[in-house]
Amino acid sequence: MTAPRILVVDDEADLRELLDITLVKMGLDVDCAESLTAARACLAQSEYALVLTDMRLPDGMGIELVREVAASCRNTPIAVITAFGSADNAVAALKAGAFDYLSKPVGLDQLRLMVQSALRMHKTEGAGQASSPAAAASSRLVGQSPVMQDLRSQIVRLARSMAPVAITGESGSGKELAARDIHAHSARADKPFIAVNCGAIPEALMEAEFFGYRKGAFTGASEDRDGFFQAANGGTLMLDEVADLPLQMQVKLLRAIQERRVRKVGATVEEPVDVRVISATHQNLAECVEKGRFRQDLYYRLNVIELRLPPLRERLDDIGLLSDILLERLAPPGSKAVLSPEALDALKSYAFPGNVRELENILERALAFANDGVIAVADLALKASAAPVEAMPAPVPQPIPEEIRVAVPVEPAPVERQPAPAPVIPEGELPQSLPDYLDDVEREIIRRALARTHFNRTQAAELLGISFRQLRYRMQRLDIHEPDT
Ligand SMILES: Nc1ncnc2c1ncn2[C@@H]1O[C@H](COP(=O)(O)OP(=O)(O)OP(=O)(O)O)[C@@H](O)[C@H]1O
Repeated sequence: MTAPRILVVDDEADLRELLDITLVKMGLDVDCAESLTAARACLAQSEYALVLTDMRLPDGMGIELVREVAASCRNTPIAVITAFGSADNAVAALKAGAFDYLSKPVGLDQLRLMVQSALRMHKTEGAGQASSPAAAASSRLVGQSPVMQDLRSQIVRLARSMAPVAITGESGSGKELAARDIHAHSARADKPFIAVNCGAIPEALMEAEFFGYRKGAFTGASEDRDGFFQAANGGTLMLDEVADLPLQMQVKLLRAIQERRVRKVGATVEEPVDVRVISATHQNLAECVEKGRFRQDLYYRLNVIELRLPPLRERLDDIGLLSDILLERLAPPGSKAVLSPEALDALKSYAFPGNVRELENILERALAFANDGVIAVADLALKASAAPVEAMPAPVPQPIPEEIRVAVPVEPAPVERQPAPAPVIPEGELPQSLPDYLDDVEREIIRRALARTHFNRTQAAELLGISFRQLRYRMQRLDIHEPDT
């Protein structure tokens, strides 16, 4: 078997030599070129498993080569070497189709990790597994509407690079599913996919959770522990609800993404990590930047490729197929459930503020009421107030009502048989434990929102201006369960 061949394009003889020696030691065949012209001549002669090019070359910019290789040698990943601190160049190269980048001074660990990823990708592509129509068809994202078909092809295309992807879309529209698909179609598929809900981690624990910690770093750190970055090494890290990251953590995250190194809390040395970052949010991140809640540099770094998940009301034709597949999944083993034609029509004129997750919830509940496995309109129990699709504006996260912010108890929550005592503290007094007090307040407010929505968690989350997943996490933490009916 012949060794994979790599093309190194650099006009600096020293760096060329260092790269050459390192790659040969990895068992690879290496060709070197010192200019764009020489590189083009090599590319015309041989097929490469990876092209690694410097940005500045005597007869032009490396990014020209990126465009050419991305357009004509689809099976050849190309990575660029950028000058120290030129994050703009790295982002521009990724946007132009580069698979990855390295910044100077080139760290040999990082070089090796990057080359290994490229070789994995080249192998998958060579076997025709990645970009075929069959790959797009194997997506978990159900839907035959043109917008979904386009989304699936986009996912297959962008799975080929290391470029950070920012997924936007309303809550429940399938952002996590899309991120899992990107991972599954990439050369990283056999490595971990780690999804982190940034809004659900207490601020004080964030650094330890993301980067890990050394034994003795703080009280309770009884042994060394890896963080999300180490856990996702070689694979993909999904930063869900990224807009919820506190500013201080945004700085550390930016550094980790740029340097591809992390330092455990309490450690003196950094360790290299090879992680593809996918971020997601239902908020408008550009607006968060304008308001000073999100760092512009991190936004720029995460937003290299944008993927928008359409809300369900923009693809109502998918509802029939989606419902069939969801009902198949939800129906008890051995039984079958279908929608009556009227029920299908009713769903098609519903606005789905909670998107596919809401459709899942509606169908799950409807199944319990359906006669002989046929779901009628009444079984769907669609919100009476739901406006017809045309009249429904995009859902805007609602501000937390004043009564909730100050936590003044009003009526007892009807879902509770024995409502918990409302946490009120007389003027001038203090709680014995602030965390316990705040937990009580939070528990009470969540119960109230759940009571108001008859335990529809999607709607309760909307009422409280948080995402479904944040609500689910808080319910678990505070031990709130659906009461037996
Ligand atoms: N196109 C789809 N096909 C099949 N199932 C889908 C689709 N989109 C979403 N779902 C399902 O809907 C639910 C919500 O999806 P997911 O968690 O990916 O949404 P999200 O946009 O990440 O939500 P959030 O913003 O609240 O975190 C999941 O159970 C998922 O399997």
